[in-house]
Amino acid sequence: MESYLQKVLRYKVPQESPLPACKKSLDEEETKYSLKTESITFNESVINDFHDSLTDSISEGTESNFIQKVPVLSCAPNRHNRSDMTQAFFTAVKQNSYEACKTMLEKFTNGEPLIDINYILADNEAALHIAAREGFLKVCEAIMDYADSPQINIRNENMQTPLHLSCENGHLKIAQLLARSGADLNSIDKNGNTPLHLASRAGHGIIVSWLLSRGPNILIKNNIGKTAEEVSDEIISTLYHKYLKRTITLPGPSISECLKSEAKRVRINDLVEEKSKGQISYEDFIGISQLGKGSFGEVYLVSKQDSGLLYAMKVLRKEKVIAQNLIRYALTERNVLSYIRHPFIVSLNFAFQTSDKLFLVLDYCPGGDLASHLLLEKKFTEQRAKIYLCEILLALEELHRRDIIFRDLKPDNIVLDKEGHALLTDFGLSKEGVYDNSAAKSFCGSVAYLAPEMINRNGHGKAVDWYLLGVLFYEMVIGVPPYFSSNKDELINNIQRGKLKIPASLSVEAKELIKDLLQRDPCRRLGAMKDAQEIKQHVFFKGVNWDMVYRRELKPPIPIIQPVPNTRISSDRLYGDAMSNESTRIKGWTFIADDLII
Ligand SMILES: Nc1ncnc2c1ncn2[C@@H]1O[C@H](COP(=O)(O)OP(=O)(O)OP(=O)(O)O)[C@@H](O)[C@H]1O
Repeated sequence: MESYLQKVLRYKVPQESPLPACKKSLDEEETKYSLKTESITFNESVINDFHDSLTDSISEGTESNFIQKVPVLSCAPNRHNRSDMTQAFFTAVKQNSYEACKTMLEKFTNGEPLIDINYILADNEAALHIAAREGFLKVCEAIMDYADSPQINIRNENMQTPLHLSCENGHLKIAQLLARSGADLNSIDKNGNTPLHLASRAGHGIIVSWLLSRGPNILIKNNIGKTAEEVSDEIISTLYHKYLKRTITLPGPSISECLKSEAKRVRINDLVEEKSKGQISYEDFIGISQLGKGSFGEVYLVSKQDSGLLYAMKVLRKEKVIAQNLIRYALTERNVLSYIRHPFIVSLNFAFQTSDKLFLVLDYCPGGDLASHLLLEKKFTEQRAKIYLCEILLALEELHRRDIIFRDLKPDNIVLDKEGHALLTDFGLSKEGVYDNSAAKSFCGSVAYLAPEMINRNGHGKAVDWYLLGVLFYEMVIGVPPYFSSNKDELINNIQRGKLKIPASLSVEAKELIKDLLQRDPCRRLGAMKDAQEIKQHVFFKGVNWDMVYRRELKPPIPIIQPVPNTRISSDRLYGDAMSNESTRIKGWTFIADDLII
């Protein structure tokens, strides 16, 4: 028989949930776009909607004259609409209009993004070049967060990448964002200059120091035979001396070796382009066992044929994803995971597809998910819960910094790596709008993990994640989620207006934190004003060294790792119809992480 706790953890909103119908479903939104097989054709209402959405978005910003400068979009039939959109997008980028950029980047029809993010404008630049050169951080973030497969190392006519331009023009935060997203620190432009050359020559000391801390190849010489240090003035030169003093000097490779390896690297980059066009496939992985099950498919333990390395492979059934109009959410998961590298967020290594399934190959976390640990152990000590809480708080902080709301925080979506550190997994289908889709209710997580504003449909922002962090903390230290009732209606009612019961045995600080995070009014909730910063300063976290947390220096209990079973999952079960079928192909899905291409 199912235990009390199992019930709590597995209590999903059933299809016939009495929650009121949403204002506008995803179905409505997406079917307004009529996509013909080759050319994109819009009807007048789409153009008006698009125009309206721009007006809406700019009304909040400061760019009040933006709309006059956006090219007027003509009506169907018109083969040029996608390029009109792209032109409009370039205008928004030049206007530094984050909202307008985000709005346009979010437009998809049948899995096709409307904006071609890697389009090179007549003056030989992509949008990311412009934003990186001009220092438009939010626009860069919009591109990284919402665009479909932006090429981070895209070249302009001078063979410069966006990182070259941000470094040359002194935009540290953009350079950091690009580096985190996989920008190549050692790429060379037409004149043989690396980003370090350009920052050094322009005298941007802070950028030079930061680049040096990332360990670039400082021996690369440009076309006139100078290293980055040699193009620096005296002040910048002292930064190199400091760096070299701190770095243990090993007998380094000769310069010609460096150049040889640079040439090899450039060839490898070509290979990346080649491979990312689709050379990773189901034939590369062997299924070992099932790790878990989600709403759209299963998660399997797999091994990569050539390296023998283990991964967790998440399988999404296209049929289900397409039927519920969720392609763009699946793409969001793939996109978010493809560029985020964070100690407490599961990394994506590969993505590929067969004709009926989508596959995400993630780092394997062998310690199991927190839901299973809670089932076995009932609850954790405050000290242990605090470690997980600190780590997940940093993961959420990173997502919020990128304007991503996780929304689906629950013990099932937190997995432990072999050292016992907690990582967020499952970015799919928990994005904006999904909860409003009546067809999507069944996968919206356990009812106990719904914030009051989600139930009331008042609209929700980042504060929703802080409420759910409170629910998680409560469950970790008390053993059941707050307001629990085995009756679904009562549970919903309790979340909205029940009295919060906290056992006296908890520390005063823990009780305070729970109350502050479970504040029903999102505006008064801890984190509402200064997001993660505010939570980190709560008395419960007094004495926590957040840099140590980030460096994974806290010591959670080491999980008992089960040996890899000696089993095989048949490829029929894993891959379904492996034949490639262009009609069901989802563009922009295939992915290979940069650090995995050799
Ligand atoms: N990287 C991983 N390593 C080990 N196990 C994992 C990993 N990712 C997921 N799992 C296991 O698979 C289960 C389901 O994963 P996940 O939540 O991503 O699926 P899902 O289809 O998105 O679920 P849902 O949308 O219903 O929440 C997790 O609860 C966990 O047990």
